[in-house]
Amino acid sequence: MKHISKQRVYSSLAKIAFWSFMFLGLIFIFFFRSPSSSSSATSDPSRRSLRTLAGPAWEKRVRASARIRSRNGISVLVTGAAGFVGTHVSAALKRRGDGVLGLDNFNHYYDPSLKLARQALLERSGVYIVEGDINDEKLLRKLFDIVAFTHVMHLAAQAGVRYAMENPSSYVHSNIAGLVSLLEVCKSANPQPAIVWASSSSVYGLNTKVPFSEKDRSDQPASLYAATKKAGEEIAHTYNHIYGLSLTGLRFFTVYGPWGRPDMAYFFFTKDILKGKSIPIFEASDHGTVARDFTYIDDIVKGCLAALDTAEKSTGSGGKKRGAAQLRVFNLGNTSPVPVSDLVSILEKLLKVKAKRSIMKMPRNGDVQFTHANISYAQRELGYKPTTDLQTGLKKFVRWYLSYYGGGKKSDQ
Ligand SMILES: O=C(O)[C@H]1O[C@H](OP(=O)(O)OP(=O)(O)OC[C@H]2O[C@@H](n3ccc(=O)[nH]c3=O)[C@H](O)[C@@H]2O)[C@H](O)[C@@H](O)[C@@H]1O
Repeated sequence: MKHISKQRVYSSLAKIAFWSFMFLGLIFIFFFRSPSSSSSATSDPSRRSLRTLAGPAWEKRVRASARIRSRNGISVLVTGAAGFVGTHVSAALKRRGDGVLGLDNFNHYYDPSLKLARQALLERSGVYIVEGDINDEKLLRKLFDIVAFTHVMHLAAQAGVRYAMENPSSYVHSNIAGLVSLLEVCKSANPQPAIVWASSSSVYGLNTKVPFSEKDRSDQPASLYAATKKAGEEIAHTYNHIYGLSLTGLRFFTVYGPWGRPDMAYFFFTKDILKGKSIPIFEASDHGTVARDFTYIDDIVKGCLAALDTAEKSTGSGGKKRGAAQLRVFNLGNTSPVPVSDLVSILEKLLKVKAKRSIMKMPRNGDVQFTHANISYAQRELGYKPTTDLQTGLKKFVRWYLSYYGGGKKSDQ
């Protein structure tokens, strides 16, 4: 009896051990084979690089896209080229005859079909976008091996102020780790490129003195997004100081326009007004106005190109610094803040639809009450002079929106 029950115990134990192994094995396979499990907004760089590092035909394509076609032209690696600002800047550079190669990870932070449509647009003008992540140093080094880029326009980032509470690690991944990875490759490139990159008006955080000047403090960010952009500015300082990289940060002020970002208020307000859905309009405590220095994309593009054209050469090579290099930070805003409720009134007129307004207290999730740029430094150094007011810019946006989505029907993502 005793013998039999012992045997039974052994066989049950063996069964339990067997099934535990099977179970653990399945978990192991699931985690190691599934694509990026950390977040939907980040992509797996190694997986993409294997697909893109594809031999002589691919290298030829990279070279052709980056080839300079005008006298005194520059060759630019544009990161985030399938993004809103990236697409416009890439197209503008290509139009003047500069060499442009795009890089984008096509993440799913917002509808990737819009990114694919922007990619198709660039493709038609001769700009190739490599699908890859800025954290993939191997891929970046390969691109620098193929092309001696004179400049990098670094626009790849995790954008959006409020999403940082939902997915904080995507901000660290793209805006901090990604920036460091890119600068590591730039620092050891020979020659080193000059780098112009997107910072943000959000670095002014809780400041109350307006308009915001580059000389003002920027050490009280209201969101993790703002904190990662501020960290980027400090990281830029370090790479400039140690390795002689020429670095220019551009603090963009709420950029809007055709081919814009669906996560931004002007964009989803348009979509929801057309659908008859109510739109949340934030107000500050004591019914205080919330306002933004909305800046039209064409003005931003001019600022970006001027920053590239005035960027001095980096002074190091192969990871060594030979002398002091340029380090700049500019506000690129419109200098005329508009209350969010006025933005809605303009949209109502352009769309010929009355909005269902739902006024609500600004949630404490990263927003600031107002932004307002002092642009005198950019005016002096870059000749930057915005010329598009919100009414004019939104008219162009709405025209694009209606033609792209066909009256809002296609926007059901
Ligand atoms: O200037 C910048 O640096 C930043 O501009 C925008 O951030 P934000 O100004 O917050 O742009 P939106 O999210 O489009 O919001 C615009 C305005 O609408 C308001 N809003 C937003 C959402 C909403 O549901 N209701 C509402 O009233 C916001 O408070 C804000 O005043 C971008 O999303 C950031 O990526 C960028 O870095």
